[in-house]
Amino acid sequence: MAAKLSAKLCFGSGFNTDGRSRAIESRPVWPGVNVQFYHKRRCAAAELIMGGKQATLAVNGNSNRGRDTKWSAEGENGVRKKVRVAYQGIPGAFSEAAATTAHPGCEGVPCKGYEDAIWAVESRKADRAILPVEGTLEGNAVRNYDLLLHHSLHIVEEIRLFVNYCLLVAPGVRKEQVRRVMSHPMALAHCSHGLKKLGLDVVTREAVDDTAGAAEFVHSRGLRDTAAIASCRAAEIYGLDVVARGVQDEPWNVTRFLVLARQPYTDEDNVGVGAVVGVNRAWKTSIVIAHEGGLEVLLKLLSVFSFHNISLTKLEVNPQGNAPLRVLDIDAKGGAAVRQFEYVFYIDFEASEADPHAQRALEEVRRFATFVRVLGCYVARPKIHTLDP
Ligand SMILES: O=C(O)C(=O)Cc1ccccc1
Repeated sequence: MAAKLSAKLCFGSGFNTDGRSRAIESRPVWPGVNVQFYHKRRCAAAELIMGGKQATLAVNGNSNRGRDTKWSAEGENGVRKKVRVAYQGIPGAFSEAAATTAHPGCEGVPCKGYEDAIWAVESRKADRAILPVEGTLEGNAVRNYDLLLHHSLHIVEEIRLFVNYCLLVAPGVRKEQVRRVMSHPMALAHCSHGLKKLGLDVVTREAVDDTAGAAEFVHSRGLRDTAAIASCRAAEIYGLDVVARGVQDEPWNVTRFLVLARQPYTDEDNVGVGAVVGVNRAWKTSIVIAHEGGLEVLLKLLSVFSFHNISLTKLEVNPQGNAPLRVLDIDAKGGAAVRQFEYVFYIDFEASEADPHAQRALEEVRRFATFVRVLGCYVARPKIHTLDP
């Protein structure tokens, strides 16, 4: 890189009226290149401005570390308030159901997108965010794990939900009248054969932000040629008829959601969500690893975890294709540095980060992988929750 470097890395403690973060800290990053970083909306992603072009960077390191010592669910006088859980969508969305399953009685904070839900937590409008991350059915892969990399929230809980899709129409409409089906892209992908079985394979499919949003759209416009794929609860909320239940391609359709918070849970919080002291298998740790070298690192990873007798419950290799992942490593030895990776590995293993075997395994991984970040350590919850009676 030819340009000169005087980089600024800024952690904003608030926003200016134009929505940009105020810089409260700046430090040099990369001698020889003129780079400027600032934190946008107080998240861990920074913008790299080089030659007039901007790129978002994932950040290794947690800008919130040590700051947020109190649960924001705790009010001014120490009185516990309702936990506010941000989710993508509107009431009736599956993510809302996952939020209330994880935190019964919580206050749902509806958000336009997944990243908005994360921002809601970062800007303290919510205490937790909930994101769907993987499902038993194929379809549009949920790339929410990538979002975790661009922010510094911690995974504090997981929750599994049996997702039963229903076909909803305006009152009195018959399925033969349906010319268009609307839903979240994942729901549309999960119901392709289901729609065929209902004789609706030739209708137009339209993807919208969330399943409940599709139901609300049909309701608010009084559409008589459009159906929504959503939950039965969405039918109740938006006054729609359920013309078919269980329209997913396979009867077994489970989605795993992650609950995110600004700080890791305390022991007390973990006991509250079912931690059993001394039982290692009851814990899970999610990490992300990237290496400049590429796929050969996979074998090394597998042998490290196998040597320490730690089971993996998820291993996702995510080739970054033409757009390598750029990571601003603020914890790098010798000062923050920008790195590029062609492969990113998402791993969940069955042990607590605090377990000595896990610590040794992580130490070994850190020796050969260029980038390792622990996304969270939380109580494993294999239970599958159902919504419909
Ligand atoms: O759109 C929704 O209702 C969501 O919460 C996202 C989603 C969609 C399909 C399955 C699980 C979550």
